[in-house]
Amino acid sequence: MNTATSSRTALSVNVNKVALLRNTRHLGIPSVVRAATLCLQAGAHGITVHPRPDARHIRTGDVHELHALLKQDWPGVEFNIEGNPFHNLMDFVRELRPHQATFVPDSEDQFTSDHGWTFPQDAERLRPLIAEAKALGVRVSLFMDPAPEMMAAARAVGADRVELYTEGYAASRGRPDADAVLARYAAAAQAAQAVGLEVNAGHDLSQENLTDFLRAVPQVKEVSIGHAFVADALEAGYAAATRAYLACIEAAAS
Ligand SMILES: CC(=O)[C@@H](O)[C@H](O)COP(=O)(O)O
Ligand SMILES: NCC(=O)COP(=O)(O)O
Repeated sequence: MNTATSSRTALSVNVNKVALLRNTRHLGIPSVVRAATLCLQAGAHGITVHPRPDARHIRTGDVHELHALLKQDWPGVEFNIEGNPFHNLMDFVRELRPHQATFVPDSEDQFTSDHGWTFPQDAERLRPLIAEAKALGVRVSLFMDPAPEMMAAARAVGADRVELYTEGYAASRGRPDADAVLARYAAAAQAAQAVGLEVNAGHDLSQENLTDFLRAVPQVKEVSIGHAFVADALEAGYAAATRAYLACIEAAAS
């Protein structure tokens, strides 16, 4: 049920913002484990977290509890941990060996992710950490701006996937340059796939923009969606929100 077919984009629900709300009291509600369970019961294909060094939302304990949940109750469902491998991400990679680690070049106190890796500048320091993660059986995805010219270098350092940073796409909607912006994402995906990388996407994706993105950008393996998803879930509930996002993915394929 929760396995995406090879031709369909997988939906990985990011539960950061559930933890953000939970952290405003000491009551343990809303529960990220309960949120993840309800999303998976409704058909989500994976769970994403971004445990930032300041623990403003997802905390170390959440990562461990979600890992245990997936391992025990949802074998085969993908756990994607995002973060900066030069800060705290590799601790989780080494201890938990998630299915996927998404390397993101954020600063320790970054408001939210707002850029991808840069090549050739980041290549040599990334290479050994990518190799280490892969040796542990962890797929490595690099968070990248939609820059077709960078994709060969992302492959050369050993990445399995790239995650296209989609805030630029989301922000361009309704602007005169929207088609050109979207075309750049499609070109970046094609450049990545041409060198053997698989393509993920995320940041500010929503029910309003997801289908158009997937129609234009070929063969996206996975979208990770959190902020808009949780906003929708506050109104509709986790199960209905999950079904709505799965419908957006399905609409792109029809
Ligand atoms: C890499 C990425 O785009 C997401 O992880 C995003 O940064 C969400 O993080 P916040 O929920 O902390 O904004
Ligand atoms: N990788 C992106 C992600 O996990 C969620 O980003 P957002 O939907 O919270 O902007």
